[in-house]
Amino acid sequence: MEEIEINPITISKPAILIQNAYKRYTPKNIVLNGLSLTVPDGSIYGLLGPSGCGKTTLLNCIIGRTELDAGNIELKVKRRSDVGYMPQSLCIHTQLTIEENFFMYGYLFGVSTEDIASRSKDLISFLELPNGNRLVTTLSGGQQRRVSLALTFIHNPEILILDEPTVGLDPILSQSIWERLLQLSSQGKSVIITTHYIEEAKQSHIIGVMRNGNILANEDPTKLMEKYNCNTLEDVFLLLSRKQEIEMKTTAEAQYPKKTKSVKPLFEENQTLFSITKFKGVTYKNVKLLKREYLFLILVLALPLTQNIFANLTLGKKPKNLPLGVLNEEIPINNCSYTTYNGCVLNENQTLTLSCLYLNYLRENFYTLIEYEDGDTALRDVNKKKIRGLLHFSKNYTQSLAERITMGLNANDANIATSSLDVSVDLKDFYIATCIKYDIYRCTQKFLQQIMENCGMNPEAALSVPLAFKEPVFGSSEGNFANQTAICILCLCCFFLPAMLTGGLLFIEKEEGILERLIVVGVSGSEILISLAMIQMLIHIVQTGESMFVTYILFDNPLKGMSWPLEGAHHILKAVNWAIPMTLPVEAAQAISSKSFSITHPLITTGFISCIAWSVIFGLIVTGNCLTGIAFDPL
Ligand SMILES: Nc1ncnc2c1ncn2[C@@H]1O[C@H](COP(=O)(O)OP(=O)(O)OP(=O)(O)O)[C@@H](O)[C@H]1O
Repeated sequence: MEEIEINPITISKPAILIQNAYKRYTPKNIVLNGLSLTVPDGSIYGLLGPSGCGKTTLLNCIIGRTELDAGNIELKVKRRSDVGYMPQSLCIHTQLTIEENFFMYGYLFGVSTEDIASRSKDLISFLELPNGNRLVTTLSGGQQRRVSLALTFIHNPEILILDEPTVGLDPILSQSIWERLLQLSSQGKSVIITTHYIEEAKQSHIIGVMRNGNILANEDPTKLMEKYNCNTLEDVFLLLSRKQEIEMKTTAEAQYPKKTKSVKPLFEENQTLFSITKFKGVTYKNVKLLKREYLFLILVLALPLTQNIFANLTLGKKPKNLPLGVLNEEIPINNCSYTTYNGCVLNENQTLTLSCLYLNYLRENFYTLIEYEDGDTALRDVNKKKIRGLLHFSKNYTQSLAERITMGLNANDANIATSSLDVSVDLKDFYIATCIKYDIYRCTQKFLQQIMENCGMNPEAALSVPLAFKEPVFGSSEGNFANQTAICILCLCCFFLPAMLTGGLLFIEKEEGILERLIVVGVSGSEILISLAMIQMLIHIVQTGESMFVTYILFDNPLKGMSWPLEGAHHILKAVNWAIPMTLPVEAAQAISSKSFSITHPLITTGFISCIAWSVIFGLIVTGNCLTGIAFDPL
């Protein structure tokens, strides 16, 4: 095995200096209790301690992932790119290949493509990793940890902070890692490493034994064994631990500083809002992930297409072929002749049957007419939803109606009763019932107008109420509900679909600790957000284009619309509806399309303001949620 020349430790300028560090998560859970340690430049500092004694917390404080409550941390470097950190948990993108992970972290630290490529080769061979094109998810647990370790080397940092890098590795590989660390320290790099394997820690220049929030000993391993007259480091560790328990007279709580303030190392990047280097690294990762998850991308792009097609095919369409029962005492409906109606019903020798004329109008409106011979059976069928309603013509319907028209205001009660068409509709299905009622009303109007016209009377007189609706101010009297809902569906697609991809990606990255590792290497919230927003914007343009194509070209919806009237909402909702994300933007979209209002109109301006405000609020909620609990510098 190659002999590594061990660097004599310089004591002038420490690589890491920690003084009087205090940290607790809860008043009782004191993790660091006045801890001080020094990692000399160009040395390996092995941090030993039982599980849960606070080693990870200490490392987290050194890299600024967690803050001290009191004390002082000084690093000899001022840039995050001079620090390499390997967290205890994996925190790497398992959906990227080994090389893609290297490139991503390399770019984050501003390493050139050529340097990343050559260092990747070296790291893959040194850490005995498989082909760089292998997806990390297909690697064994030990291989994945080695990839995580390799990421700390990719930018050739001055200080390495390694949290249990050799866990789960075979002894030969562990030894080669220690040799690499010794080699690096001989080149002037400094390392602080935690491990549970006490014997391997012997190779460190300095051993720090940590217990109960303090460093019990801080010395060269050989000297440490000599000092305490022990043959192994394990014995030293046990001895010191027992000793400390006896000496602990005062409780840690009583010693804890009364006044605390957040302390963390100062990096230059803490003051940078946006770095193009970091942005490049994050965007590289986002693009690679999106390409890898192409099925998800297809789904994201196909969703607005299918949603709009189905919405246009189903929503707001006028129901057709609704079954209506007919109880016609005047004539069996099968005997009705639907030939052109020419004669005047008021002529004495006419043979017209007005019920047939009326039913003809319903047939033209796509109703399926089912004949009944008794009302009870028909009403039972309405109850069973076999038919949607029942029309009842009396025996002398034609004659009674003719008399009623002739008598006008002098018509008597009996005549009014027999000339009226009795309609019973199932009102449970509100939309269908409304359609039926509307059609019956319109058919009655047309039917009466035709009767009057054929008898040489003014057809307008058929409108019983002296009321006339003129051409609408906006919109058309023939508009259908499908046209009106189209713009709502479009706005929904534009508003909520983008959140799926961005939110999904951020939450996955948070769950896997990747986001935290990114923040630790100095990536700011703004770089993460801007990169995601940029990719999202491209996808969003395609999604909106698809939605508009389906809405306005494929289904030829007029460029106008409205939504369900808010006037019908509950009074509490009515009071706050302006604050609901979709309300003002949809109102503005409708006003632009149907009334041609410009951006200067208050309705449009507020729509835009609401849209932007909600986008920012949603963005902050998602980002805040993802970054909660992660140390990061404010945007
Ligand atoms: N975010 C947190 N919130 C609350 N308590 C925490 C948090 N992180 C760690 N702790 C607690 O702080 C103590 C020290 O944990 P830490 O992970 O630093 O120990 P460790 O020495 O690294 O342990 P191990 O060797 O098992 O990794 C533990 O009691 C742990 O439960």
